[in-house]
Formats: sequence, structure tokens, C-alpha cells
Amino acid sequence: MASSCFLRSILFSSPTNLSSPRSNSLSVFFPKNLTCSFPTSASRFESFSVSSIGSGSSRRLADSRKKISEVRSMATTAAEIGKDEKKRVEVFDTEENLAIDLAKFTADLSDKFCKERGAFTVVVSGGSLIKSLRKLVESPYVDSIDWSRWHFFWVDERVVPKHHDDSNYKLAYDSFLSKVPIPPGNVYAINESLSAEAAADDYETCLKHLVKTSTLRVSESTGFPKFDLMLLGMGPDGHVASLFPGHSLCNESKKWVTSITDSPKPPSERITFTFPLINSSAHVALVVCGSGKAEAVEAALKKTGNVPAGSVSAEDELVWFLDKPACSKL
Ligand SMILES: O=C(O)[C@H](O)[C@@H](O)[C@H](O)[C@H](O)COP(=O)(O)O
Repeated sequence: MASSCFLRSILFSSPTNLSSPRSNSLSVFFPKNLTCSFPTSASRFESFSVSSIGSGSSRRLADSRKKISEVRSMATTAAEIGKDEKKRVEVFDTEENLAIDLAKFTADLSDKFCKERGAFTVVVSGGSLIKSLRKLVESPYVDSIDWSRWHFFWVDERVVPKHHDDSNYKLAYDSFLSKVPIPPGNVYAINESLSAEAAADDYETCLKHLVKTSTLRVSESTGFPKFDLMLLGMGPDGHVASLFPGHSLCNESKKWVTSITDSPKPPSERITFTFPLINSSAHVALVVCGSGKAEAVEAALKKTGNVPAGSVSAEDELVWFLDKPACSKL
């Protein structure tokens, strides 16, 4: 390819054979044209989701009498938050259930895009998100997903050697990439031998080349590349990618990829996608777990504070995947 973007070889290992059924949920019909889904077991809070009524199935409506009062006020709050029809908030009682649903969500999109356009462009962050993707490398998905059509990117990367413990490439490689047969040429790591600024330019050049070859689509409304799916984590301060609260990079409107040399979260030198690029994605999943992030979740979803995660959107669908502690302030 024309870009000097590093294409890293992947070692393949045998898939594991654990089953990963999707967590079940029932639904309750709420006023204001919203649906919220609830657990099958009334004895424990499992999950609820909020979406515009058009996206709920008839099963969800049929199950509408199976309400659980315990979670109703929280659900109503989330319904208010989810009134943007492109935004859904899904809450799970455990990170394990979240991981199960996230795998199903990702696999469904993979099927859809592989069938529709013969490719699936996926972007990941670093951090705990990668662990939450673990069900994808287990049965049934490890065998059913057409990995040969995946194109794998990073929304941000630390400018450190690929074998360094701080490397987002290493993080994804060790627990994900090394376990699935994505063609090595479809894995787009940064060239970390460059300065942060040059590595960001290089990555943008790489993306431009992929637009030319139609591997990457372009958003008709923004003119930025339109990734099929972006999987993002969020820091306790509400940062996403390497876009930190109050940092001028949050306002970048022209560049696709930019650099930061004063990241408040170490290491200081990084490259990051900009908001216009992130928000041009077809689907975005924001995956957040733990009580330490509850305030930032509240700030982002209830707009009680100005955190970068609150600026994330998607062209088709933004889904917040939260565990119960992360939504404790909603
Ligand atoms: O390289 C990075 O630092 C990440 O891409 C960053 O945006 C991360 O996703 C969040 O900080 C959440 O990380 P945790 O989930 O580990 O808190």
C-alpha cells in the first residue's frame, strides 16, 4: 500500500471453545415512545436498554407487562437520556453480561457489513475495552465471523514500541488479534518510529489511501471517512480516545488524525482520531464499567458536566454499554 503505515504480522493461535450465549432481556413499554428492556428473571437486575420505539421488536412489546418496579425509576431516567433516537443506553448487572452482549452486537454488525459491502472496518481504543471484547474470540463467534473481511484500526495509540506494555497495539494483539485470523495486511498499526506528529500524519495518509481503494467509506454529510464500527472506552475524567477534558484537541475540526504530546494520562505522546472522524462512524459503542466512572457517565449522558464522552455521536447508532456501577448516578 502507498502509506508507510505499519502492517504488522499476526501470529495465529487455536480458538477456544467456550460458549457465549447472549444475555436475555425483556422489555417494558414506557411513555414518550421509548422502550426499555428488562431481565427475564425478576429476582435480579440483569439489563435494560433504551431505544426509540421503532427499533424494538414485537416480542419486546408483547412482554411489556413484565415490569420490574425496582429498576423503573432508573429506567425512566435512562429513557429521558435515550430520547435521541440514534442513541441507546444498555445497562448490565455484570461486566460479564456486558461482554456477552457486546460480542453479539459486534458479530451482527460484522455479518451485516461483510454481506453488504464485503468488508468490515472496526476501530478500537485501548484500556479495559479490549478485555470486554473477549467473547468475540470464543465460540461461536471465533468460528462464525468472517475475519478475512475485517479491517482493524486504533482510535488512539501511544507513541511507544509495539512490544511496550503501554502500547495499545500490544494490548489488542495479546488478547484479541493473536487469536483471530484477520489478514495481517488489514491491521493498521501506527509507525511508532516517527514523532507523534509525523505518526499522526502518516496514519491519516494511510486512511486516505483506504478511502481511495474504497476499503473505507466516506460520510456523505461530513466528508470524513465513515468507519463501520468504533468501539470506545472512556476514562474516569470522561476522556475518549486521547481527547481529554479542556484540551484544545477536542475542538479540532479539520484533521482526521492528530497528535498530543502533553497527554494528562501517561504516556504523554500519542496520536488520536478527532471528533469529526469519530462522529462520522456508522456505529459507535461506548463501553464503560465501574463506579469510578459513574460521575463522568452522568456528566456525559445527563449533560451535567462538560466531558469529551458527551460529544460522541454516530451517524447511524450510538450505544452506551454500561455496567450497573457505572450508571449508579443516572
Ligand atoms: O490509549 C488510551 O488511553 C485509550 O484509548 C483511552 O481512551 C482509554 O480507552 C480510556 O482511558 C479508558 O481506559 P480504561 O477503560 O482502561 O479506563
